[in-house]
Amino acid sequence: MTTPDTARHTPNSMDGNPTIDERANHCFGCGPANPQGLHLAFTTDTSNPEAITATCHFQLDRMHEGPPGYIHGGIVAALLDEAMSKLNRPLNVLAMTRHMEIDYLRPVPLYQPLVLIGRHLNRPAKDGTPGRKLFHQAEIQHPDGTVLARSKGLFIAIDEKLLFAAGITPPEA
Ligand SMILES: CCCCCCCCCCCCCC(=O)SCCNC(=O)CCNC(=O)[C@H](O)C(C)(C)COP(=O)(O)OP(=O)(O)OC[C@H]1O[C@@H](n2cnc3c(N)ncnc32)[C@H](O)[C@@H]1OP(=O)(O)O
Repeated sequence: MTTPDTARHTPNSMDGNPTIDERANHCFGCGPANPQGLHLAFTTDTSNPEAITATCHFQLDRMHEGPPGYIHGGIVAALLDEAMSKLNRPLNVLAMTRHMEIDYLRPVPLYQPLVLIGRHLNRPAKDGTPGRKLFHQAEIQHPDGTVLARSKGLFIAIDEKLLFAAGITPPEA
């Protein structure tokens, strides 16, 4: 006999009604409380609402090695996904990655300061209101500006009902 898996997949310490920010504390990409995480810290620039950006300066070591001396391709994807996802909050939306594509243009080196930049592209309106699809892009750059990897992503705004079903309290507006 099989039993449905109805667990919330969260540790007991998250019992209660954690906000999305409390949950995000353990995010592999940016959560300060995740000892194995990447601890990425972004600065967002919203001065041009049509072209919001999120920028992070980072450097990784052998923990994240793929090809000798270079960052693992899955970690490159995680970096790009994280940079794109950081554009959602400044746009006042909680959203999840639905689709992303990556160009691995050059191997991405370990032990070197690199730049990760996410850029909001557009959010097509539906029936005169902002739609639930958000299109972003991201790049990993060498400090001299050479683009090492590039992504495009589709994010879908999450309905608050889904958040409540997952036991998450949305942030205050
Ligand atoms: C519940 C959990 C709560 C978590 C809170 C999150 C907070 C933030 C956390 C931070 C996270 C950081 C980031 C992370 O790492 S998030 C982690 C990785 N992502 C996920 O785990 C998401 C898993 N996916 C889902 O849960 C669902 O698919 C969601 C909820 C996203 C949408 O499911 P839903 O059933 O609602 O929609 P849909 O799947 O029918 O598709 C939606 C639309 O997209 C169109 N489409 C599809 N492909 C393409 C394409 N290639 N080009 C153009 N369009 C494309 C498609 O035709 C459709 O359009 P339309 O027919 O409606 O017009």
